Order: sequence, then structure tokens, then C-alpha cells
Amino acid sequence: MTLSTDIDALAASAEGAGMAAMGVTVTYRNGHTALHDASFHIPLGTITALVGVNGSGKSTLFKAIMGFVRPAAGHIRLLGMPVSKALRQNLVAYVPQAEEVDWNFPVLVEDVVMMGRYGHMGLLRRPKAADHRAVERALARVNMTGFRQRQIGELSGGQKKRVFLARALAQDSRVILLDEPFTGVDVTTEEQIIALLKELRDEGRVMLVSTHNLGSVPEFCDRTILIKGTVLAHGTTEATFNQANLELAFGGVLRHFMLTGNMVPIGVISDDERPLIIEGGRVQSRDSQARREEGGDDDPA
Ligand SMILES: Nc1ncnc2c1ncn2[C@@H]1O[C@H](COP(=O)(O)OP(=O)(O)OP(=O)(O)O)[C@@H](O)[C@H]1O
Repeated sequence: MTLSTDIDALAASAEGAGMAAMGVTVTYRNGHTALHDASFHIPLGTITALVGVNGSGKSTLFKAIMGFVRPAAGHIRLLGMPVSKALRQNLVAYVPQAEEVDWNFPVLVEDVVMMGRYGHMGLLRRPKAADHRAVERALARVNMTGFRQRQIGELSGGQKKRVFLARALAQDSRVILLDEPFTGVDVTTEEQIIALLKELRDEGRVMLVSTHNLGSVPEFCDRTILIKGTVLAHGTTEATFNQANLELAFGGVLRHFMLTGNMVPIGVISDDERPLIIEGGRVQSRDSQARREEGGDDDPA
């Protein structure tokens, strides 16, 4: 009872207005507790990275937020509401990992995006002009208009991701969960997706993005949640995404290099093809690396 009141107070505050979780524990049917006592909060109009090693509980947290699994303990609020209420109001969208989708299923790109409108339609799911307009707008926003009549299975990995993002846009949800949106995506598409996420943030939406692409987290995520069976740390990326916390979350996969002629220790976290570089204890974003390569940034020497 007290816990429920606390979560409602947190969800009513600006700090937790986007998403709030308190003491969330998820135990699967086989008895495995994948998430224990997880707590965090996210304001509106933010992009939050969810980072942790394989099996750390990222997808489990998504399932709890989507109402697919019921926490054994704890509470979640989305936009100040219990999960079930936010789902009923069509306020939450999920962009899945590629592996979760049966690509042999014969369905056109525009039909996938129209699925985002189902919650806005009546029982017979007969699309109205407004639904068609929403689908068109969403496809245009992800640069996929020319592919609307294609079978989804025929698209590249990056194009499929953009179609699922368009489905979330057509749904017009305020909370968008993205499960590893950059896997199998080239750098240009990644940059397009990041630009779109920033636009959605500026519209006041809340995004939670699980990613192994650590190098791009400081570039586009305002906040970070580090997870390893529980929430190890959460807060602004500036305050949270640092060497000490990353070592806690990634321990075994953190590599240290001491480059010849350079007295600054270089840490490389190589959880993915795009590693995160930590130089002299400072996280280097891709922007700052690029500026340095052009000779314009603060030189550590
Ligand atoms: N349906 C399930 N039943 C039992 N255990 C599960 C189930 N789904 C996941 N797990 C276990 O729960 C833990 C967390 O899994 P989860 O899929 O949430 O990790 P993740 O952080 O999303 O991993 P990845 O980065 O590999 O996607 C793992 O130990 C996993 O084996």
C-alpha cells in the first residue's frame, strides 16, 4: 500500500512523469528471477539508453513495461498511469528486435504500419481516411514511402527497423520502446533513426532504447539506465555513463589498453561493433572523436 502511494507520488512528479518503476521483480515460470528490485524514473521528452550485457534483463524489463509479464513485486507507471491503463489508451509502442518477427509472414509494408492504427479503429478494424493519412505520414517520416507495396520479408534489416518505427509513429504513442534498433543497420540509417528519435523527443515523447551500441549512447541519449539483473545506476547520461558504472555493468568485457607514447589510459568497452572509448576516465562520444580527428577538439596532450 505504502509502496503504491510512493510510486504514484514519483509518477506525479516531473522526474517520473514519463516512466517510473519501483522495486520491480520479474520471475519467470521456471523460477528464474531475471529482474530483482529494479527502480528508476524518466521525465517526459527524453531518450533513455538501457544498457547491459546479454542476459542482464533488458528484454525482461521491456516485457514488464508492455504488460507481457506481470512483476512478482513492485510497480510501474507510464505517463503517471498503471501499465494496463496506458496500454488501453494506446499510448505505448514497441519496436521489436529483428529475431522476434516471422519475416516469412506475407504482409505488405503499409499493412504493418496500419497495424499501428488498430487501437484507434472500431472492432471491425476498417481503416478510415485519417488512418490512411497517418500511415502515409509515418512512412514519409522514415523515408519508406517508396516501399509501401513491398513484402516486409523482402526488405533489408535497416528498412525493416524503419517500418516498425513507422508503425509506432502511426500509432501516435507517447512512450516508445525500441529493442536494439541499430543491430544490422548501416551508419547512414542509424543516423536517420537517431535524428527521428530526437524529433520525437522534442515532441515530448518518452523513448527507452536498449542498445549494445555503447559508442553512440552519449551522442543521443539524455539519460542512461545500467542494468545487470537489477538497475545498477540511472540518471542523466552525463552523471551515469561513466567508467565506474560501466565497469560494474560490463565487468568482464571491459578491455584496457595503454597506447605507446600516450600516458592516458584508454578503456575500450567492446560489447558491439561500435565500441565505447574511455580516455583518461572520460567517455568519448563519436562527435568528439570526429572533431579530434579533424584536429578541432581539445587535445589531451
Ligand atoms: N521466458 C523465459 N523464461 C525463463 N527465463 C528467461 C525467459 N526469458 C529470459 N529469461 C532469462 O532471463 C534473463 C534475462 O533475459 P533477457 O532476455 O531479459 O536479457 P537481455 O538483457 O534482454 O539480453 P540480450 O542482450 O541478450 O537481448 C536471462 O538469464 C534469460 O536466460
